[in-house]
Amino acid sequence: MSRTLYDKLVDAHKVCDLPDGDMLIYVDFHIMNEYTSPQAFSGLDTKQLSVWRPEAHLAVVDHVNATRSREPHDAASKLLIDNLEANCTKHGIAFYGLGDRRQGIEHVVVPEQGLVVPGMLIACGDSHTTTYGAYGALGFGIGTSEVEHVLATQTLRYKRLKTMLVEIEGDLATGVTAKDIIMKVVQVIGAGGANGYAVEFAGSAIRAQSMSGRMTICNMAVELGGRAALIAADDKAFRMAAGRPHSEMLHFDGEEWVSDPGAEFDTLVRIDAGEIAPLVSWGTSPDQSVSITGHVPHASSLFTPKAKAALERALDYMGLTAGQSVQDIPIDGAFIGSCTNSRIEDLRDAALVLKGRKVAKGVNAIVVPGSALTRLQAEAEGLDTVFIEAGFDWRPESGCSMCLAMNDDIAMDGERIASSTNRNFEGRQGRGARTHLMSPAMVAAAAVAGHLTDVRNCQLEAN
Ligand SMILES: CC(C)[C@H](C(=O)O)[C@@H](O)C(=O)O
Ligand code: SF4
Repeated sequence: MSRTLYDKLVDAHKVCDLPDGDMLIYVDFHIMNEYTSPQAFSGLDTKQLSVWRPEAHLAVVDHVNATRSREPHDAASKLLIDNLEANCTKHGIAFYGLGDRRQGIEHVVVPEQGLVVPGMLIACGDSHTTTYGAYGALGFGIGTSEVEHVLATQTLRYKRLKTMLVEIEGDLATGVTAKDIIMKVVQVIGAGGANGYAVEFAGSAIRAQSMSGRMTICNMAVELGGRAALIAADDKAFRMAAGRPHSEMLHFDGEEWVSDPGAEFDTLVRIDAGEIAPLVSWGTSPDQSVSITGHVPHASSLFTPKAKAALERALDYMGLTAGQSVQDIPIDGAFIGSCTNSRIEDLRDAALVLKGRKVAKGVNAIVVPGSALTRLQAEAEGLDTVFIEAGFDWRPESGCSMCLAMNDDIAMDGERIASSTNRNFEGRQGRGARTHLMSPAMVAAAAVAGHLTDVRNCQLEAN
């Protein structure tokens, strides 16, 4: 019988059915950060349990650490970091702490180290674990009690999801990136539109994407509400996984990690790649986005009172007026970073826009490479010089930084940030801070212009 890639991955990891209809699945690899793991380790201690397979876990410091310097900026973050290290030492788990060349944002570090390969099942106490779907691997976020369960048993209780196929056919227009693809999908399906689904992305526009672009797409697919995102594993995926420090994981390549021809999905969505423009979010939900040539919407364009009220609340929080041109929106800050867009390809894209240009007066621009190794690669290519000469703050350390207000990079009340991140909820980058999501090249263009702007104008000028 034809099976979807999702079903193949679930079947391959199923240990047994449970009496209540759920199943037990085997977790090939589990990642932890300093923020969502402490209670799990305390739970093990209380129950006097040990870690069943220490070599199948990795802990990375990324959420609370400062990126201006290696020193933790306050006692609370130092405690979380030190606790994680102590727990890992006690249980024999690999730990990439501050100052380690392998440290960085977990979802950048794992592919970089070859710890994800097609066919794997990876769990992590972080929702953006869907990133690994780019490799034809099943990655998903888990809660703290599940972290404890994986540590103790290497398994999880699991309920099979419904399947959704998102097909994106055709060629992307110049200046349109993977970030615009996924922002378009979120706009079309809606935040929460894929609740209860595993979403597979297919079509010529997806096949044409680099692995970095595919990771951006699968990373932000969680904003659809989907608990899994997948892309068929092709040569690009296997080549990307090979030749890295942990590529011995590649023994998972026995199966074709693709959906069989004729496999049936519960839902099908089709999007024409040619119709996607560079997008920016205007509101406080990732699906509240519009083409950079567009306007902030009017409540009259909506049908239900609930939707109208949500739009008005978002406009109020964002300090915007219905109908205004998005290119007229001035910014106070620009942030390039996060597990969505801080890989070397993202930095190269932004640097292309910034070369020979200067950040507008009054704009505080920051770039935080996704990992220490990404930073070293960027410095070897001279990208740091391009960013610094343009007026960006080039951070010497790596982490989540201004993606969320959990460390010392916090946007001020009312500050408006052009951001290469994935979430724009109220208060995400700081209390009262206003986030506009977009691609890294679009952030660079906005930093130079001092307002949201169409990156294609910069690209034309450069040619
Ligand atoms: C802190 C963590 C639990 C959270 C997540 O799960 O995604 C964070 O990484 C985020 O992006 O909001
Ligand atoms: S970079 Fe942002 S989205 Fe990614 S794990 Fe960190 S906080 Fe979450």
